[in-house]
Amino acid sequence: MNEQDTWVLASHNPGKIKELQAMLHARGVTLKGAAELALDEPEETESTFEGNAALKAKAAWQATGLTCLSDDSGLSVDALGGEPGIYSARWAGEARDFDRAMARVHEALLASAAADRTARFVCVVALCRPDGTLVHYRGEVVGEIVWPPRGEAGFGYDAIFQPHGHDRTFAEMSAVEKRALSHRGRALAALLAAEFEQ
Ligand SMILES: O=c1nc[nH]c2c1ncn2[C@H]1C[C@H](O)[C@@H](COP(=O)(O)OP(=O)(O)OP(=O)(O)O)O1
Ligand SMILES: [Mg+2]
Repeated sequence: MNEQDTWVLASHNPGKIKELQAMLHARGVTLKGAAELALDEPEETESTFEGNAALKAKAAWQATGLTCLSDDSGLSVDALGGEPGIYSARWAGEARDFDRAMARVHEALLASAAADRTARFVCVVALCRPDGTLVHYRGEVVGEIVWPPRGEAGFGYDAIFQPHGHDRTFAEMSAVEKRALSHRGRALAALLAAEFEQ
């Protein structure tokens, strides 16, 4: 990788784009977001993070023929049987209202009467190369759901997720701290280590 490298990031989520661009900047890779390239947002019809990550990277590759990175991620709560999981964005509705989505997680936990607050963030990044070959890597971080939400940083469900071994939520951490612990940081580190370091 060198400074000439530009990849398409097949995502319409500004929070992800910011985090992934920060992680790849040091490697000399510039990302162009899907909105910047006026790419459509494909329907996420698969039933796994891997399937949806592959679908998004392939769709962007079909439209551009360039190296395309995608990220499919979500919050999986043990006491909710893994929900919202691949439906994490959809729980926030068309308006992408994560205050509502976080309250929904809290209410579902109350309704379940479970004491267990264990949850994990999962991220699968997929990379589709100009020749159409595709690889994907997964990262996870385990923690617990807290209520009420705490912190203003980050995006999505960050304010109710506290990683194990820490006393602050992702939304109370700096971008650098979150990146060192997060599902996304881990998935991208795995991709870079396997594909670009010998
Ligand atoms: O670090 C995170 N901190 C908080 N919440 C997070 C995180 N990572 C994923 N999440 C939640 C919110 C997001 O909306 C959903 C992913 O859903 P997902 O379909 O992969 O992404 P998306 O629809 O927002 O954007 P796109 O598909 O265009 O990449 O999971
Ligand atoms: Mg999505």
